[in-house]
Amino acid sequence: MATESQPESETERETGTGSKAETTADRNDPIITVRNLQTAFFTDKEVIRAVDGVSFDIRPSETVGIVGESGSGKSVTARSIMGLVESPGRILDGSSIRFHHTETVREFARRFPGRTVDLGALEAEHDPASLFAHSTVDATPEAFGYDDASEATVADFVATGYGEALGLDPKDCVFVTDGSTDEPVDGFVEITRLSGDPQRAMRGGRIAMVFQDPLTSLNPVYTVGNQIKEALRLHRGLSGAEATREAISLLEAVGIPDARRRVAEYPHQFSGGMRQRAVIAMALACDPEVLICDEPTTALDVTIQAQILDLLEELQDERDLGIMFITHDMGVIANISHRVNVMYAGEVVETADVEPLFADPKHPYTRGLLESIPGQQSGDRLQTIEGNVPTPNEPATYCRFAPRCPEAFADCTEVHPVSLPVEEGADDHTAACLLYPEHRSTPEAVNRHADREDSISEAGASPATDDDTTGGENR
Ligand SMILES: Nc1ncnc2c1ncn2[C@@H]1O[C@H](COP(=O)(O)OP(=O)(O)OP(=O)(O)O)[C@@H](O)[C@H]1O
Ligand code: NI
Repeated sequence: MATESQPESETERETGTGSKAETTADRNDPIITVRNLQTAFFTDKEVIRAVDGVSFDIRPSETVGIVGESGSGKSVTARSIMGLVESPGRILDGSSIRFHHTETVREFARRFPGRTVDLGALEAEHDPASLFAHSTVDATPEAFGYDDASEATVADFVATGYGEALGLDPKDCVFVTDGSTDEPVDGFVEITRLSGDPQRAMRGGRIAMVFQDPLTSLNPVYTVGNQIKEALRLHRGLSGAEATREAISLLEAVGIPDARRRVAEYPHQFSGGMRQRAVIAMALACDPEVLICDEPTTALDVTIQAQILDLLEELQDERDLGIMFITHDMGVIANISHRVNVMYAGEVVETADVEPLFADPKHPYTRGLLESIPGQQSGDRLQTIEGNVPTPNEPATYCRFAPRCPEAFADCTEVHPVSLPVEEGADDHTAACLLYPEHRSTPEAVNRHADREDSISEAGASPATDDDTTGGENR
């Protein structure tokens, strides 16, 4: 889905090259595009497909909410973007997380030329549509989110680990520029393929993360100020009095009163809410483009929670931050998000802007989540969806929500629903449910899902290739 946001489309490439518009990136262009992300844990017992084919965008100044019950894959999605997936987990080939920040692409191309690929040169040499037939390529156009092979780009193959088909050493294909390193415009950094120095520069430097428990980010034996100064030294090269001044001004920016004194205090001298503010200050120390928040307010009481949400909004306005905000709380999602992805058992089952999602939720799972918000339902009793999120330990050949779904019918256990617009023209509102698109009769809709799913599963995501842990290693 969402092929319109592929930045290397013909038209954008044309406007990008040769024009000086290169640094004034359109506000509406995504800074991160996640495509067909698959992150699996290969345990002795089973393969857990914690994230199973997830696609979405994050734009500057936009907050993308990720909501779903416990175990739906929210945190693993965040960790995949941060490069924090640890063994026995790994991101599978065919996945792509692209970082489209022009300055970063330019800098990485300069610092790591051996791992930079010249997209312009490759495009002149290869016809992307024909690459699907290459023996080392285990993908279909549908797995890339396209209807037709002609929509694929050379960059898609490079980014998802099929660089060999283009005669590249697969390990080298990390940063893609569209011309000489002096003026990369439509390039990107492929986050799923980072390791070593460039990974460290990205993590905490360009993309920062705030966790639920501030104490996981704070070291008890150093003062809060020293920890912020360490981040300033690492990522911005500041030291001494200059770093101290900046640390104080960051503490002020996150609303910590008497920052001059508190900069010399230890984490245990801060309250829970103040600690989380300090962690946010630390995350901002490296001046990131994107902030990933994994339930940052869940452990805080409601008043403090509201203050932290306000703070995040304020910081976003000041800094054009792209924010990905994870929570299982629909009330928080309504409060903070511009766009929402609803996750269930490793998949995004519904995505929409926040207003249509709450005004007109389509997926039965989303409706269930909304009915479980206190004060949202007519009766006194709080509805919860009965049962638990299943562990996604086999490829989805059916709807994983069907066993708990009040609207399930026979086909739901036979056909795997793919994300489709909920109605004609509603490209911004999709659901992975056999009841949609709404304007079709149910049998017609079921057929559309089955057709799409057939062509996708011809691609590499079969159990045989996934179980082969020795092949397709990403790092
Ligand atoms: N290190 C790991 N090893 C094996 N399985 C894991 C690992 N980490 C996560 N998983 C599995 O991946 C799935 C998704 O987990 P994840 O932590 O992303 O859920 P979540 O949506 O963040 O839930 P919560 O709301 O509880 O934080 C779960 O089935 C979980 O058991
Ligand atoms: Ni989580």
